[in-house]
Amino acid sequence: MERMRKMKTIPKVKICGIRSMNDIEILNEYRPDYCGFVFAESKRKVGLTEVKELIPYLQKEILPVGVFVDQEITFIMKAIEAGIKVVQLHGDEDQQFINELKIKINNNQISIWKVIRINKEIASDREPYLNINGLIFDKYSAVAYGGTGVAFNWDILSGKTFEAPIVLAGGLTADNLKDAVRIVNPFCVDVSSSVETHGYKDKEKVKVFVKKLKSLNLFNSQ
Ligand SMILES: O=C(O)c1ccccc1NCC(=O)[C@H](O)[C@H](O)COP(=O)(O)O
Repeated sequence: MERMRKMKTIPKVKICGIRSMNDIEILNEYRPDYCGFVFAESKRKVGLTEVKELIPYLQKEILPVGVFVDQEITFIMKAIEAGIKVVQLHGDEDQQFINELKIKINNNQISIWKVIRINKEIASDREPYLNINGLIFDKYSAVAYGGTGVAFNWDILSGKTFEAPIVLAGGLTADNLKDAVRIVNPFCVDVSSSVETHGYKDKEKVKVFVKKLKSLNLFNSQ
């Protein structure tokens, strides 16, 4: 039983900040598990019309994730109509908002992921979220809600369990991936900045990141 608890598996992977047909082609070739569309204010922001056009070209095994920051439920519902399967709440949405969203969605095929943005530590008095399917840990920044390319101290998550599977985000790279996975043991890793060149997704970097993840040997310290 003790051994089972310590067993680590290769996490799923989400590539975030997809905005063009070229990006979709890269993902279709290297097959991450999730494709992130940022609907929030960002240099990577996309609109409903673009996403509606892009999703039909995405391989069916790659699930479209919508990234929202404190946006209206009516807008999120339109994104779901456009094909979004995972709602990633990356702002200051509270439990009441999550509950209302869950009722409105009324579909267990649609997942809800909620972010916790880490400044230094996790608040010791935090209330666990209800009605979520994933808990994203990302680095806090005073200037942006996400996609900063900066990592936090993963040790604060080491050995901890939470109310939902962990999605690890923030400054992940092909080089630090193995350490991150060994320490946090997440259900999914989420990357954006390190697989870009000059602000656009880079085919070679996506390839290296996904291949590195899929070939991780978590029982070997090398
Ligand atoms: O990516 C953005 O531009 C963004 C903007 C506003 C809110 C959230 C955003 N991204 C959320 C993500 O899921 C990113 O993949 C995550 O923050 C990791 O990004 P990075 O540190 O650049 O790998």
